[in-house]
Amino acid sequence: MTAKLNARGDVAVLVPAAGAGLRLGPGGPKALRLLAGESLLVHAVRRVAASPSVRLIVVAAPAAEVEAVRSLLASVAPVTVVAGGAERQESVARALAVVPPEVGIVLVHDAARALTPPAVIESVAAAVREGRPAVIPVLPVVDTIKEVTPDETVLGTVDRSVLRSVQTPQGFRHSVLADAHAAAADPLTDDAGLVEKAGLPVTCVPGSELAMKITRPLDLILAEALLKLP
Ligand SMILES: Nc1ccn([C@@H]2O[C@H](COP(=O)(O)OP(=O)(O)OP(=O)(O)O)[C@@H](O)[C@H]2O)c(=O)n1
Ligand SMILES: C[C@](O)(CO)[C@H](O)COP(=O)(O)O
Repeated sequence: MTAKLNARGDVAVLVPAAGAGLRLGPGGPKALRLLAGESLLVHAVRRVAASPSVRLIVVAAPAAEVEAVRSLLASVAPVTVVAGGAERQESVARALAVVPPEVGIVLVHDAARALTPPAVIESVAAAVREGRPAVIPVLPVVDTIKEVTPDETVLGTVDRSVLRSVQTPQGFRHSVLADAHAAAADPLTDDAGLVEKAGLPVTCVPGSELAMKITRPLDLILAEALLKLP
């Protein structure tokens, strides 16, 4: 299968959306859960499609929901839908496999970060276009961070000034992401981690509080409130 191409843009965006959403609680696959009457996936894809750099979008859907997701997104944007895998990394790899080689920049963006503004997508893409092999949006860490033992005894306080909280979309030169996935041994929680293992530099750009990952029930309530912001 080859992904659908739009005339504009030079960026492919992969949207892993095949997770169960266990931390959100019962209610079906998280990407299909509703936020203000529309699924998280629709919110996410609409914002991706509004980004001028985007040429094609590939969604990795829960395997049992591929046709349903195609129908759901048909009126939102031209999207290619593939079946996701058991781990996020596998879902990303399956989506990456249908991106044509001539598309030079690939972004990986969680459906769960449904309210990410197009401006963040554009700034990540721009940094890759300027020559960075891998780019991630980040925020400073706001809590004091402790290192602990398995029995929850504190070993010490970590210097948070050198820590960053990492969001998506994460952007890559196509070949960098493809090589990193081809070399992947163990599943990691993000794609930049695979590039780090390959010894390539990963560059941080400012993220956005709107790009929060909807993970737990409170996050859905916060996201509903964020949607009402002027
Ligand atoms: N096998 C998987 C697991 C996750 N994801 C996607 O990766 C993104 C980030 O994952 P997370 O927020 O952790 O989602 P879930 O895995 O669904 O959450 P949980 O761990 O609570 O089950 C989500 O858009 C999710 O749908 C995926 O495509 N395939
Ligand atoms: C990719 C990610 O959203 C960056 O913060 C995050 O690593 C996904 O992790 P999860 O444990 O699968 O939610």
